[in-house]
Amino acid sequence: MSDRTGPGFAPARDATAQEQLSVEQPALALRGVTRAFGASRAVDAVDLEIREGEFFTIVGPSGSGKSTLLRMLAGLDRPTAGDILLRGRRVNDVPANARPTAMVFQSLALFDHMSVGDNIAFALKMRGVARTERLERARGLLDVVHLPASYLDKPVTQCSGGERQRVALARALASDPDILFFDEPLSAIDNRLRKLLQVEIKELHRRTGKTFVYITHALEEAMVMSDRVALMRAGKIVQVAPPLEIYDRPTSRFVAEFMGEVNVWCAVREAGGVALPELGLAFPGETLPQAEGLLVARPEKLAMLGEGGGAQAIVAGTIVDEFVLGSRKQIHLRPDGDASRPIVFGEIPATPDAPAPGARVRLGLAFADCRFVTE
Ligand SMILES: Nc1ncnc2c1ncn2[C@@H]1O[C@H](COP(=O)(O)OP(=O)(O)OP(=O)(O)O)[C@@H](O)[C@H]1O
Repeated sequence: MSDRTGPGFAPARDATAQEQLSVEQPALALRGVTRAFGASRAVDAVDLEIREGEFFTIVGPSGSGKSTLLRMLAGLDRPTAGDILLRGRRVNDVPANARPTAMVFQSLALFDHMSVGDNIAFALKMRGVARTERLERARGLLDVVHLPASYLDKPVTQCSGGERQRVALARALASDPDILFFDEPLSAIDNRLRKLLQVEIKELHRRTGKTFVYITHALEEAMVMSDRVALMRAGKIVQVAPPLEIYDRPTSRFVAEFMGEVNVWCAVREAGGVALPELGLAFPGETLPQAEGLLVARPEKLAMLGEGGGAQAIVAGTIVDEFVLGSRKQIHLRPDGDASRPIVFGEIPATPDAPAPGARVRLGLAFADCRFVTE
């Protein structure tokens, strides 16, 4: 997208001002927010703070309550209990069109009988902005979302999927909202274009300094775009953290498994070490309070050991399967010994002479690269 900030945009706030704002007051705060449908709670007593200017993404399985939560944040639905505060002001009963926010929907919800320009300028028309000024703003926004100025009069029905996506984005930006909500905006778009639009949305976020709240099914999207990710399960938020932290330091098995492929082994933590009875392994030397739980380790943390190479714990076995992921491949290893031992996922370079199914390898693992969780 172009370098200029575009019409109607406040310039991006500098980091210090942004930090001060976020320390003083979150852009959005949820206090015990609940949305019940009959006896079931689609959103269940959620407490959450979204910082001013951050790119905040909500992920979770289908039916976990993401859309319901976003609809309440955007003023399209009301909580049945709890409060939503927008910069400290309670907005439970303030409708969407009276909030300084805008929403980009998965369906895009464009007006098919209108031109691109009229779609973009629609919110301005509703606010009584004169036609000449509206079209001027729309022209500037076309540039911001990388569409040619000649598209102003083009029927929106003649736009491709990606172009329609950009029109929807420009329309959301037209009223210069403080907060933009995105409800899976890229889910219907092919992979290559989706990647490009991800970059453009991220760039737009950086350039405008606005608060973006985004929901997606696509984990990769959450990982590359967000400042923080919240994971929802059955109406509750189970962890909120920056992308790498939620991936590397999950607080539960559910989070670990949702965020990517992972090994999960029963573990016993006691003074003197952590034992993995299923694998017949132990990490000696750790002196921690006793607990039974699980040890989780991402496949890429299990590295192949060369001849004579050592590690804190070693799993030796036979490769039973492989999945090439670019320059690396994930291998599934059947550990030696007891046949009931769980298959272990590791990762090795995908070179032509790399071990393939049937080969024997040794994978090394360090305790610091694992997470001990109790649920
Ligand atoms: N209007 C409604 N009436 C009754 N139940 C509803 C209503 N809207 C949502 N629900 C229920 O609330 C739960 C959460 O739905 P929601 O659409 O928020 O989930 P989601 O995480 O966005 O799912 P998806 O990823 O599939 O879009 C679901 O069990 C859903 O059936």
